[in-house]
Amino acid sequence: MSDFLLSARALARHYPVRLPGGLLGRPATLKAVDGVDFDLARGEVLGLVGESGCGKSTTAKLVLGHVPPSAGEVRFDGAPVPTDRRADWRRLRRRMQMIYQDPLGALDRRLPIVAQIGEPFDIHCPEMPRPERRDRAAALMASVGLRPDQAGSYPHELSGGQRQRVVIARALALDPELLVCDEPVSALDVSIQAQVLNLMSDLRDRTGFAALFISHDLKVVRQMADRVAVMYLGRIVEEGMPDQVFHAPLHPYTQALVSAAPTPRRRARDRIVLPGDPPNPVDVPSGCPFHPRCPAAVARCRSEVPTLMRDAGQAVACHLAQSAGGALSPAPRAPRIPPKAKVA
Ligand SMILES: Nc1ncnc2c1ncn2[C@@H]1O[C@H](COP(=O)(O)OP(=O)(O)OP(=O)(O)O)[C@@H](O)[C@H]1O
Repeated sequence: MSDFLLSARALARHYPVRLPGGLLGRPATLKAVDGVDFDLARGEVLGLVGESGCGKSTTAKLVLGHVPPSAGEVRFDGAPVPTDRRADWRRLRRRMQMIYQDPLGALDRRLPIVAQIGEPFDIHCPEMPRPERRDRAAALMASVGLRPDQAGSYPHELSGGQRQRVVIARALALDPELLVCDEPVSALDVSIQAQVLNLMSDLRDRTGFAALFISHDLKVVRQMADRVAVMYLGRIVEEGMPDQVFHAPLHPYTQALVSAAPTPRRRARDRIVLPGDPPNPVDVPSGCPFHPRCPAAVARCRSEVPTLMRDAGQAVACHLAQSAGGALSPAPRAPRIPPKAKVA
């Protein structure tokens, strides 16, 4: 058994694109993910935050083997994640499941929900007797708070929150060790978001799954994550416990991100407005990718790429934070964190 359930090392995904210019366009490379390292312990939830286009969903696809890396690798329980649909990929599918933002898109409109919740048993456990599959699907429905009389309902007959409960029940059918959740509540009303997040916390306490939890909403990540990684232009620029990252961010980008998230104590005039254009993954700046927008950049930031360095569990990729922190050391490994206590 490997130390970590999931590890990414120097993970990159580049796409060839064509920019306007010439008859067929000018060839260029879009660096969606560009050298990501992280580890996820069993039962741990790692929150991945960052603004739109920073590479969160591409990281999720790489973790699941939906797209092959351009460089680096993802390991699940010590073995590389296969990217072709061989038998070992199928075995892995039982152990890692995905929850997407759009439950309607993830469900089959023509099938009653109980059949969709029981589908993983049909695919992966064909030897299981039919009555047992039915009973297990009914138990899963109950575990996510769906009523027995809703078993025959079709996705369009349910609310958004109920549909996401169906998706969660189906994802948990085979008792996966890892859930990859890409904006799982961002399509829901705020009041329903809280219910679904509480449900996910309860289920996690009961079943002990680990999760890569992606959201642009810091509040949501704060509720779910044991550890938080902040992405900017395809890289992780800061990582630490939620209290560290949200209350004492070290990276100037995290400081701006946190300042923009409303809280009762944070005033609008405390918001840090970043100068410059939003980042472009086709044209990644030299040195620190954040330097053109960084209010504190110095000459070194323009020429030297900062590596992620760690101090007391908090890691940061910033020359300025590192020289101020002094004791920071290279950060190849994440700390082991016991599963989070139940959310009230
Ligand atoms: N198949 C693809 N071909 C070309 N570019 C792609 C492809 N998939 C993603 N990208 C680009 O890669 C970058 C990262 O995209 P990604 O979807 O990972 O970002 P994200 O952080 O999840 O954003 P959002 O929060 O808006 O979903 C974006 O600039 C996107 O346009």
